[in-house]
Amino acid sequence: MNVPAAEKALVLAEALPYIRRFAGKTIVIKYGGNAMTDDALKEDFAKDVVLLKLVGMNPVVVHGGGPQINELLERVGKEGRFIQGMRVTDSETMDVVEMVLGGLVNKEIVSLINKHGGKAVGITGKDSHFIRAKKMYLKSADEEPIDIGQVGEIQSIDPSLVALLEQQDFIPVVAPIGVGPNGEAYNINADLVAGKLAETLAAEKLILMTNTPGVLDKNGELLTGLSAKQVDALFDDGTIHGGMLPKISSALDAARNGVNSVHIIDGRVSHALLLEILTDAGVGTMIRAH
Ligand SMILES: Nc1ncnc2c1ncn2[C@@H]1O[C@H](COP(=O)(O)OP(=O)(O)O)[C@@H](O)[C@H]1O
Ligand SMILES: CC(=O)N[C@@H](CCC(=O)OP(=O)(O)O)C(=O)O
Repeated sequence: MNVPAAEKALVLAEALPYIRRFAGKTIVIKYGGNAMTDDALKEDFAKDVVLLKLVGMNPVVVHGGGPQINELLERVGKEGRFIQGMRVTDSETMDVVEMVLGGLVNKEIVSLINKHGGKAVGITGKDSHFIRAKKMYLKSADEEPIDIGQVGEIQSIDPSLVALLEQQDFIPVVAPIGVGPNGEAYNINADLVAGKLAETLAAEKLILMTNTPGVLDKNGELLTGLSAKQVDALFDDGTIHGGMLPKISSALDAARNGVNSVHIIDGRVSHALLLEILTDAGVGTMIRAH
């Protein structure tokens, strides 16, 4: 890309007020499995996270890995099944989920951040039992409970481990696995972990990176801002469905519970994080409580 020097300088200068405003603040970034498909984009993501840390912010990464779980399930001859955006998780699937989220995906992100000069530490909710969960039931249209196996609903998050890492300038990279009362593992949707963690840490920002330009209306047009009331209407007429359901619920909860700004952005855009945090350019959809 050939950008004239003067233009480059303007963009850099534009970052200053944002760096001042967000220095010392926690920014929770959900890195969705669908945004993780391209190697060059993954490198850009890792560089952006390191840059945010170096200019004084506290990025906390929560990652997904839905497509990566599907890939391994396929290799062992199982098909991934979702109800209301949640994976039906029998015990064999749970083993694959732990391998992919707690192992492969988590360590790949940790390695990439460290390669670019950050100090990333990978953790799951099993570490110091910091994400406690219980079995989640979905509800059918006539309010009957639907059993989807080892899927967890977050009961509590202990912020002390992540806070300790932040204070020591480590970058926490969190896999969305919770732990039950008997030490059993639960598969938790990564958007829900990111939202709850942002609330618990009283984060300044929650950024959900996915594979669409943001929330789209019925005609496929980007909605740049959404209030709770507008979200309800989009739920009711089916415009929001599948993986966008837990994403929006989590975004709304975070906005209602003290997280200053909540955004759903396109992780397929190179350096989307820097654009969202350090420039005037509005990217994606901002979710507002009112
Ligand atoms: N109104 C909507 N606007 C944008 N995406 C939507 C909408 N409703 C459903 N979706 C779906 O939600 C998907 C994003 O959720 P998901 O697949 O869980 O991604 P991620 O892995 O990033 O969490 C989009 O790719 C799209 O298929
Ligand atoms: C219960 C449930 O659905 N868990 C998700 C956890 C990973 C995730 O959320 O990944 P994405 O952010 O890439 O969708 C799953 O098993 O796919």
